[in-house]
Amino acid sequence: MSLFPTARSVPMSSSSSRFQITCSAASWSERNEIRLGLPGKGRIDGDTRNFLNNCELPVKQDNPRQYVAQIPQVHISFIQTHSFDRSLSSINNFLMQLLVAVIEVCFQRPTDIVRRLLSGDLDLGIVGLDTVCEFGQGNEDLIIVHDALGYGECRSSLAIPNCGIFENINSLDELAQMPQWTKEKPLRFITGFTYLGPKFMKENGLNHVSFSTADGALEAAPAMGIADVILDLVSTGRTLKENKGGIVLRSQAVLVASKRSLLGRKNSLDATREILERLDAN
Ligand SMILES: Nc1ncnc2c1ncn2[C@@H]1O[C@H](COP(=O)(O)OP(=O)(O)OP(=O)(O)O)[C@@H](O)[C@H]1O
Ligand SMILES: O=P(O)(O)OC[C@H]1O[C@H](OP(=O)(O)OP(=O)(O)O)[C@H](O)[C@@H]1O
Repeated sequence: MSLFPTARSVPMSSSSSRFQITCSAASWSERNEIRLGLPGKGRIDGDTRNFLNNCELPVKQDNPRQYVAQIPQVHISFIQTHSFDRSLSSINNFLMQLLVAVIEVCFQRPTDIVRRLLSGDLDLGIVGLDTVCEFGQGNEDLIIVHDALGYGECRSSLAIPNCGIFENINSLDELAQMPQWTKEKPLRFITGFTYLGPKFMKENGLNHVSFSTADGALEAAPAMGIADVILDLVSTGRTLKENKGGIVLRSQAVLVASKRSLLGRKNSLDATREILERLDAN
């Protein structure tokens, strides 16, 4: 009898290719493994793997194209009390109930990690704080359990041009007080932060503002006549030098958890505790 009853492999085939997917019990309450979402590719993917290696939590991935892997170093033993089977002897029942939860890694885009923590399909995740704040939108089910993993540092900054009517504008207050902005002719603002951006503007007294968004290359928008100011991520500052508008949020990689999972599943809490101990030891 396997003490790892959580995963099963389903072979799939098509006329041109064969591939395998690994499926786990679907619903939140049925699965025993702890699911940790990690960025699959992008800016913090490599640093996240290096970080976990340094903390003696290496990700075991048989094939770099696999979206599901494991952290074999962490095993959480727990007793499952709800599956007592009357047809089995007491020793078999005991073995069935003494399960080992493994940490299953799911490689996802950072935005999807936040979404899946909220839907209950992930228990833990590592992403930038900016992504948690933007896509979590203050949802209380997201708990930052480690707020400074020490990499992925950046800030979301408001960039105001240094020329034209903005030449002498040196702060957000001065931007807000410019007489040019009216209901009919608002300040045009472009950002990928469609939740945090408008909130920040409103909180800082910028009432006559219109928003647009783009998936990248926001810096091009003023030159194209699409926007007056930009709210974007800055790390080295090479791309956006004009940060006169101030910093909306300082960010770095964080470990975030689903509160529902921590409160509802003891093995989730135990796994989080063990991961935190290893992070703090390094
Ligand atoms: N200069 C930077 N620009 C953007 N993100 C940065 C920068 N420095 C650090 N980061 C961090 O990296 C995260 C972006 O990571 P990643 O590139 O994987 O996400 P993504 O935007 O979904 O990817 P993609 O580029 O495929 O859309 C940001 O949320 C932030 O926390
Ligand atoms: O301060 P820096 O080191 O210059 O980094 C900041 C730039 O990096 C990010 O863009 P990214 O390279 O992800 O491309 P994008 O503009 O297409 O999003 C961000 O959107 C800024 O444009």
